[in-house]
Amino acid sequence: MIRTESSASSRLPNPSTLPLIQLPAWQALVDHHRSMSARHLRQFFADDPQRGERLQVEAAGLYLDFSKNRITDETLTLLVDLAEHCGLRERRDAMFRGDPINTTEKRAALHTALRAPADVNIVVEGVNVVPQVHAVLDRMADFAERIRSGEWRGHTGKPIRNVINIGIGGSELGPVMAYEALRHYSQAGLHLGFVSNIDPNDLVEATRGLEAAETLFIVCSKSFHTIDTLTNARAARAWSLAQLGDERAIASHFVAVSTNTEAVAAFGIDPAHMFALWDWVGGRYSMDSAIGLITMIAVGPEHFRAMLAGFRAMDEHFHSTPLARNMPVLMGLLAIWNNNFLGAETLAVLPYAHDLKRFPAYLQQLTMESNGKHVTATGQAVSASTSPIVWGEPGTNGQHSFFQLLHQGTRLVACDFIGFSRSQNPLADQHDLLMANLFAQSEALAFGKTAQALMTESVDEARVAQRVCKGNRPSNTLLAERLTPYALGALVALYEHSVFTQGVIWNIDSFDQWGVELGKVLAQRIVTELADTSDAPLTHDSSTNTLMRRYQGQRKEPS
Ligand SMILES: O=P(O)(O)OC[C@H]1O[C@](O)(CO)[C@@H](O)[C@@H]1O
Repeated sequence: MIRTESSASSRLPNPSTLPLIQLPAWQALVDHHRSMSARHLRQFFADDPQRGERLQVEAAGLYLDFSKNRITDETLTLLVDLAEHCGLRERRDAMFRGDPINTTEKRAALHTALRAPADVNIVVEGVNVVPQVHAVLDRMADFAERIRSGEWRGHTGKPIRNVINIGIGGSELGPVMAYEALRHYSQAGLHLGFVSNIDPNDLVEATRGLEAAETLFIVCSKSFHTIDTLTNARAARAWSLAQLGDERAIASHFVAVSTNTEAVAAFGIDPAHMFALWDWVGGRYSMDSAIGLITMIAVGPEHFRAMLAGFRAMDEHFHSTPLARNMPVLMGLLAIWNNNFLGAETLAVLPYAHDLKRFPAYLQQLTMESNGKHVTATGQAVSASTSPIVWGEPGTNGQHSFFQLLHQGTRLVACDFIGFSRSQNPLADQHDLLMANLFAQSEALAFGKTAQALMTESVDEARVAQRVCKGNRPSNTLLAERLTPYALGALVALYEHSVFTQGVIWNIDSFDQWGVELGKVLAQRIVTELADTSDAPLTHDSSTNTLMRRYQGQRKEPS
């Protein structure tokens, strides 16, 4: 039996001043791992014929089968004990309450307020933020409908046919992922594009052949300081003006999403055309805020609200369900187990839904920007590895690319399979074929193929070694009925809370991202130096100096 929250060790004094790996709850897992690590998934299933029916949990329309992990009931009990020791329930409640859990930036991390029902009270610095959230949602809905219906006119009186989101990181990855995921629900007749990279090719290709008179840009930047986004926005402005020839055109072709009204106004966008968000929304947790404006334009306000309902259903499950039956908690704790105890350094995210093709990229930021940390929230070096490296591709494409390594490589890779029981676009038996591949891959990874089994199939003896698949590779399988807006919301919230759970165990601040600053500062300095055509000596290391000189030499037009 899986024990629940009131286990004996959870009543021990909180030893949080000890490094994680010295906690008795961690040590208990180390001992437990030693005692069971030689067992194979084949044996786990043979010993317990009901394992696949038992080790599952359902929430918000999602079904998680976690039976193909190398765990026993005791593993789960010990992991839940660890979560108790680390104060997961208290930290979770603090997040939902709006406490400043982003300690290094002294802010709340209140993405859950973005999908809270209108009658809920969530107070940040003395103000209930929920009415503000709903007021912005209503403005977004009004604007989205005006674009979709053609009521919003461009400077020359033409309706908008192209909407381009300019933003990067959390101001692009969520919207583009959701746009792709919900293509089935998108408005026909509107062309939606995304420009993120400071590489000029991105903007040039995204605008090639478009008419500025029919094009709306959404400049999406929480800070409105991000150089990539502002540079692209300026170039987009110049592109628009080159065709429209009138500064006044900007008003009907540019809107902004930001916390920074002053910078938006300084850029030349009327603050009346700005959609607000708040500093308590982290960039990578913002796809359900006004950052999702382009998503709402694509799928319409009703579907956007259905997506929020999916988020909310998973929030409620995470907030109220005992840890041992709590889907995001279990996912987070299994991730800790696979990473810190089994040594799986990477997580492959494998959606068997082509429309989720940007989901692995979205999860890369969510997971690695949140949990790629080397010190605890109080500044001590962490004692265990933090975020796994997240990567992935949709199945079946990935199967014909990197699955060889998953099955027979020397590294252990944890896998998350994601699939849906019904296709949005049924076509003969193609969906069955797709899902057959998902089930086959997770089965093959878990159980492999022994030399003995190969021999009974009269395989050439000389090739048996090459054909053996050892199996015992852990995976989760997530199933939902269909890839609807609701299911997408639930799925994203599931991963948000799983990432949170892992961050609590490691005692890191999952909501800051100081590591990305150093490169930004250096780039600012280098760009000035690249522009300097004098022969002033460069003062970087010899590698950087040589690369810069070579670049300066080659970028000159041949005379
Ligand atoms: O929305 P902004 O402020 O332009 O930031 C974009 C992205 O840049 C980052 O700050 C990292 O550089 C991300 O956290 C964020 O999502």
